[in-house]
Amino acid sequence: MGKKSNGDPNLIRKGLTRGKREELKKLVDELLQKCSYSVTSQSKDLEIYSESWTLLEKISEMEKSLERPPVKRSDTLPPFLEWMTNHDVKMGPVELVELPLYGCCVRATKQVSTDELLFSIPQKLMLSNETANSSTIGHFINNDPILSQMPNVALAFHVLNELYDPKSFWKPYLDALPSSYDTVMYFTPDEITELKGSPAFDDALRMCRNIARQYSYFYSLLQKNVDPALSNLRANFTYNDYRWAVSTVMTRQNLIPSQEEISGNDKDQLPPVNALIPLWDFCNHQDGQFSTEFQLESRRTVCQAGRDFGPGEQVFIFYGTRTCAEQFIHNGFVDINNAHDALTLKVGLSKSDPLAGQRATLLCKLRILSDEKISGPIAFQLKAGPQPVDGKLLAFLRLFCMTKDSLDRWLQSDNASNLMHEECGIETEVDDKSWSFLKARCQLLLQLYPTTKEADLKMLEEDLSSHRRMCVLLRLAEKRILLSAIECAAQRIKK
Ligand SMILES: C[S@@+](CC[C@H](N)C(=O)[O-])C[C@H]1O[C@@H](n2cnc3c(N)ncnc32)[C@H](O)[C@@H]1O
Repeated sequence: MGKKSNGDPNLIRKGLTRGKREELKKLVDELLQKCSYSVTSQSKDLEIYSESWTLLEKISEMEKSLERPPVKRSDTLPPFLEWMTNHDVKMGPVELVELPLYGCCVRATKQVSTDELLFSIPQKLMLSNETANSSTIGHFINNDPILSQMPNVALAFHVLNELYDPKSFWKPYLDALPSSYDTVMYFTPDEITELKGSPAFDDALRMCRNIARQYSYFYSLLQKNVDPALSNLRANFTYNDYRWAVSTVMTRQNLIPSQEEISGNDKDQLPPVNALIPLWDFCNHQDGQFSTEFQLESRRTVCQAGRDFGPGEQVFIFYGTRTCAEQFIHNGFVDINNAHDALTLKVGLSKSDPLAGQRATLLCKLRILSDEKISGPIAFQLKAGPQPVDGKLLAFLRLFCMTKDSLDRWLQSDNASNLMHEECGIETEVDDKSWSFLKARCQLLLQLYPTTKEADLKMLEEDLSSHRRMCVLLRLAEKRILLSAIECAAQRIKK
């Protein structure tokens, strides 16, 4: 470790002359510098994103010779199924198929009833942080400050190392994974700017910057490191593969109990570990309820049907209660029927408000703030559906608009939590001011989008790229929440 590469072909990157390697190193160093900038505004964020994109295009061009040849995904499914059968995966009445818009998925071969077993997968087939630690690169993972602190990044590294090993135990599974994803790292600048106005725009730019920074950090680290255990990674590591591995983990990982807990060696509750669970991760998401559990006794992930499925129907599972923006950023899709959708609304107290201290005390009393410091905005959730404002936001709006007398009264009241309920005996004036404030704030947020809801609906009738469609669906969902909050506020003011 730490020594310079001495020209041994096992210690250097494949497919590049010394001159090209130098050129690539310069680009990667420039990328690392650019992406290490701590960002202060959206315009700076966007500028860094655009410059990084240009650098990544040049880097990807230089790394082209290392690209994996394209494969027909349907051809990879039979060997994957055979591997699973050979390793004791139990399949219920389901099959693996490839469908338009959904990629690969699980389909019922006959009528499936709620709670019926879909499949069960033994732990030995899962790639996890624990298999990463016991792999040939375990010491590297444990000694690196990023890999040792970020389990999802460590798992991505483990996946890549196995991908580069033609003899990997997991090869049939890795071969069957998609060759690319719909995470924001795969969006073009034109596609990503469709998010303008949405709070997800900042998240998307930040995600792209973080992944580019991690790539450049690890690229440099691998090229400097002469550890033979890293030779496959050093020779093959590219930006395209890194975004692929990170996206694989982001969109497919689940948590399983740690080995110690499974073995019953440690009586304390241990944190679960991140894992990729072959087959389970071929199920697409639909709203519903969780129907998967890891059974400690059998050491298996057991997945049951969350509802009835007809013969030939795609079998969905429920990934969890994420908003559309979270699905977009972390899962690479937008479910327009998401009953758990919400929009983050950031509001805060003004330091110049002479009553800010008292308002903060009341916020603490209501457990909306944990301490009385007036620092930065507070994030609330505007919910999708007919009731966009929950109790916490309602209480904030009210106490934000209260006069001194009213504040004093609520601060002394034993029933301050009533502020979270519609009927709480508060002055009509305060309520009207609260709803007017919310209405104005939502109208302002709506104006940040360059398009209207109607224009978005029209766009969806066009033949859009899947990424552009995802952006339009997301901003449409957000606008619907804002419009519903404006409508709700207008109704309350009328009352
Ligand atoms: C865990 S994988 C599911 C299997 C995946 N379809 C495949 O081809 O391997 C999650 C990915 O499936 C897709 N997906 C899952 N649920 C979806 C949904 N409701 N609508 C559209 N795409 C979905 C997204 O691409 C997501 O990143």
